[in-house]
Amino acid sequence: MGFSPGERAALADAFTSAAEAAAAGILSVYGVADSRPKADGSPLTEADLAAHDAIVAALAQRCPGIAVVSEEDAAATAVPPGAAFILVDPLDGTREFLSRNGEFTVNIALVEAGRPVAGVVLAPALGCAWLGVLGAGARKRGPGSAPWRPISVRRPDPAGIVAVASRSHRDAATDAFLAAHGVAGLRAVGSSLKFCLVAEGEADVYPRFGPTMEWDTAAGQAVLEAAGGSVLAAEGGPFAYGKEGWRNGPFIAWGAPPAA
Ligand SMILES: Nc1ncnc2c1ncn2[C@@H]1O[C@H](COP(=O)(O)O)[C@@H](OP(=O)(O)O)[C@H]1O
Ligand SMILES: [Mg+2]
Repeated sequence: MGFSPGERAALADAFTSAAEAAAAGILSVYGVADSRPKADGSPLTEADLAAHDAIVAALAQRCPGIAVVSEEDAAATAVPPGAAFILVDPLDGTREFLSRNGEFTVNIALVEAGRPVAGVVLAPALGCAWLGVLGAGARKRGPGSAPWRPISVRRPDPAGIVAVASRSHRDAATDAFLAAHGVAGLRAVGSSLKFCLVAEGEADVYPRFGPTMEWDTAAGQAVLEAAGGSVLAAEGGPFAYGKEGWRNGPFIAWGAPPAA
């Protein structure tokens, strides 16, 4: 049995608090001049693990009894068959973190029956957060002190759609998709921020043919679908979660369908 809409919303609030705790630790390392990977105990690894620890501790307090699958310990976590679980990427956008362009995120999502139904994406360096609860809409906070406000996908401009794609992991299949869909503009962006840009109506589509893991996409998908968009497997059909090894196939994340 799934959670009620009210329970999902309460969990999303708990995810926001957990992500904020992680962000504080990440930013304390991000601000250090030599936060570059090193062979032994790199600051990046410390940021990842500190964020993971902060999230797991916060979730244990606020949402006990729900299995937590995090990038940092996915192999060690068992989810009871059919049970809802929480998917966590404590620091998505490793390369962007290293290059210090701000395009990295903390991601926490609730998965029920193979679908992300609530999620939070928080971008520590940008000072923004996005939250989505399926059936209850999506909202954004920030940058700075800008309060939570509703967001939704936009209708594409008939003159051509705007796409977002990975900054660090582009491939030929993505380029072929862009060429085939009359893309009028393309923005290269790191991490799950791409889902958020589509969700808030800054772009129309995010095609992804290269590899991702379930924790890279679950929270972004929850935000996007709560904002009126959809994520489909590239070959068609739903984009399912809880797969063996947590590895995703290719997908297309859409905003609103084009006007008929
Ligand atoms: N070869 C590969 N196998 C699995 N996942 C990959 C991958 N190359 C990139 N990714 C995933 O893509 C994410 C980055 O997305 P993007 O390219 O959109 O910024 C990475 O998240 P992390 O940065 O958390 O490792 C990583 O999980
Ligand atoms: Mg990731």
